[in-house]
Parts: sequence; C-alpha cells; structure tokens
Amino acid sequence: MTNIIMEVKQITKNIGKRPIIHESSFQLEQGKIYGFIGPNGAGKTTVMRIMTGLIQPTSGEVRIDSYSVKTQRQQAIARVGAIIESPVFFEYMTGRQVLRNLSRLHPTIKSNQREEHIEKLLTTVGLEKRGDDKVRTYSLGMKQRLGIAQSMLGSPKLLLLDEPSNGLDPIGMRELRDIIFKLRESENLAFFISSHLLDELQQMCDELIIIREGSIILKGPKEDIVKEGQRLEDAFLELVQ
Ligand SMILES: Nc1ncnc2c1ncn2[C@@H]1O[C@H](COP(=O)(O)OP(=O)(O)OP(=O)(O)O)[C@@H](O)[C@H]1O
Repeated sequence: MTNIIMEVKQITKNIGKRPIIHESSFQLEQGKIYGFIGPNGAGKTTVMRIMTGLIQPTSGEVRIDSYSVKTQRQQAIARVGAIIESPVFFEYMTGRQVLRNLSRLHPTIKSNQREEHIEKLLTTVGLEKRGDDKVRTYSLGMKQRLGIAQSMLGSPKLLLLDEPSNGLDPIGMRELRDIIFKLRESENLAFFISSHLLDELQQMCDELIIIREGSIILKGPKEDIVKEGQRLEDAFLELVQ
C-alpha cells in the first residue's frame, strides 16, 4: 500500500504570457511535515492554489490520494484541508457555531454525529473551554487554531497551511506547533507548510521543498539540506543568493 498522499506532476502555470511556475514535481507522504520555502514572489501561493484546485495548472496534474484534482475533483478535494489566506470568520458567531455551520457543507458528516465531531475538534485545537465564546473575543492564535479545526472538518489526510505562524507570539507559535505534532501523531496527517519564519519551520518540518523564481531548486529531508548545528536561514540564503 502506498503512503503517498499527494503527487504534483510536472505542473506549469502561465499567467497571461508570463510563466509563473516552471515544470515542477514532488510527492508528499502521509505523516510527514513539509516546509515549503522561497523568496517573496517565488510562486509558493500559486503552487498551493494549484494543489488545492483553486486554480488549474497550465499543464501537468495534481493527484490527491490517487484522485485527479481536475477530473475527480470531489474525491480529491475531500482529502485535503487548507488555510491559504488567514481564515476569515463571522466574528459575531461562537467558535462552535462557526464549525457547526461549516460542517453542513461536508456531506460525510452525519447529522447525528455532528456535535461529537465538533467537540472533538475543539478539544484537539485546545478551544473546548472557549467554544461558546464569540470569535471576536479570540486572540489571533485562537483564530488560527479555529482555522485548523475548520480545515479538519472533512477529516482530511493532508493540511496545507500558508504562513500559519504569521503574527503569532511565541506562545501562539508553540501552541500551533504542538497541535501540528499531535495531529501528525494521532491521525497520521501530512502537513505542507509555507512560511518565511525559518527558525520556526526548522523546528517543525521533516522535509523541505525550496522554490526560487517558479522552479523547485531543492527537495529532501531536512538533515540533507541543513547541516548539523546550522540554521535553516543560513542554508536557505546560501541556496537562493
Ligand atoms: N493573478 C496574478 N496575475 C499576475 N501575476 C500574478 C498573479 N498571481 C501571482 N502572480 C505573480 O506570480 C509570482 C508568484 O506569486 P506568488 O504569490 O505565488 O509568490 P509567493 O512565493 O507566494 O510570494 P510571497 O512570499 O510574497 O507570498 C509573482 O511574481 C506574482 O506577482
């Protein structure tokens, strides 16, 4: 049995006549945390939007759990959760109401299991005691964690997080990191995380994928890319400068 959860096969993306992503391929395995890094404008968000079917590649294809994002969209997308831009919520609702409303969009959640599912997710992200408070009273870290709970509603096998630590204080960052580790452990989830906060990413990820000017220039285990005792930031700067 394969443990490949996503295959990105020779994708390219042109916007107008301008090539934004040059032919790029990589695979993601279950239970691993991938750090996706590159300078501003390198194409990270574009690749993540292609991975989640928000936009189509000009050529190439993406498969999630063997389902094509293009031709088997429903099955493919059901297996991935994503926070591509900061999660936006109706602030006048409680965290629980937000999850309850969004859960109705997931046909796999049976109505008699909805409340139990939501309670479990609130507990997973450490919001079980604040679930009945309005979102407007939440800190940024709590909103980010509610975003993780939201992206977990459909019980995905892979979570894509775009800049999840942005704006978080050290406590918020640690809470987020602990949740990511916990979910990897309990659900064998894979994570694909884009971030400019390289010290933080270095602590979290197992593998790195580095993009520059629309091309993947390096991918592999963190230990192969960052020497022992070296900071990811220094390894990264050596590679892209
Ligand atoms: N809709 C669009 N129309 C025109 N150009 C675009 C569009 N979307 C992205 N681009 C261009 O594609 C390139 C890659 O952008 P993208 O947002 O994917 O980079 P990024 O690596 O996520 O950058 P950052 O780290 O700054 O968020 C940039 O040069 C950007 O200007």
